[in-house]
Amino acid sequence: MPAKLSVNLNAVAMLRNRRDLPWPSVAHLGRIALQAGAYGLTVHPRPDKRHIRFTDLPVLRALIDDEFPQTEFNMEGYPSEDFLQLCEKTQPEQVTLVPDDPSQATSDHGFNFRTQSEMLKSVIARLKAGGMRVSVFADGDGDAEAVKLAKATGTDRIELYTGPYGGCFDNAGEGERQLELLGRTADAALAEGLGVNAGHDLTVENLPALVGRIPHLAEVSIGHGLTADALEYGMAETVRRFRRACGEHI
Ligand SMILES: CC(=O)[C@@H](O)[C@H](O)COP(=O)(O)O
Ligand SMILES: NCC(=O)COP(=O)(O)O
Repeated sequence: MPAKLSVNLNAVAMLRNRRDLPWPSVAHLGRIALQAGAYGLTVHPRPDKRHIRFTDLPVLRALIDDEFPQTEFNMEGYPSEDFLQLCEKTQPEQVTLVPDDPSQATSDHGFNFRTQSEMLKSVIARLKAGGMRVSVFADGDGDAEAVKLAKATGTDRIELYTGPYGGCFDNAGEGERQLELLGRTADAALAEGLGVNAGHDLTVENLPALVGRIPHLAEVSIGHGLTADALEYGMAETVRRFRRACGEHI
């Protein structure tokens, strides 16, 4: 079963924010991605609004509702009160919780399920009561006990943090080691009845091995590498390339 592709628009928004101008249009690039068959759109509205602005959220929500109702909106963020209220206002199909400190340059680790589970339980219950599916960012380090603790939070899915794997683009041996750790984490999640998503530094080059090792991978959210390729191939062709890398025969 191919993994579903959710296109992260953070990097498009970062480019838009360089000038006080409305192009590149985040919504229009999202439209092109969905027209090319992406399963959904992902955004990470960080507190400093370095890329996605809160004003982008209703525009993207309306794009999906009005033009692509069969696709999904995925919002990522730290479960602060402000973020939770943004989710409740925007009503994405999925919320992906990440443990990011506002000062972080990017997301670079999963939750500590041994110390953060109580906070997660209440937040997840609130989001699920609001009708949203919840995924929580998890290290792909093979820690099956952590996966059991993640299950106990009530989350629907985990999202495997694939940064260490993606960073091995020039070290095949370490890449294989990271892939196996990701695979063990995903196997543990499957055994617990958790859905498995993945994201961070994924590319056309490293996706096929990940999808091959984790056949039950439900969804990948990809932004940085996909946007880099879109500068070369265009967004529509890039989405098709990534869909093929996810295992789709198109
Ligand atoms: C959670 C994750 O790995 C990414 O989706 C994250 O949103 C990247 O954030 P930046 O685009 O701000 O680096
Ligand atoms: N959850 C990962 C994501 O949405 C995008 O990560 P990246 O491809 O920008 O590294």
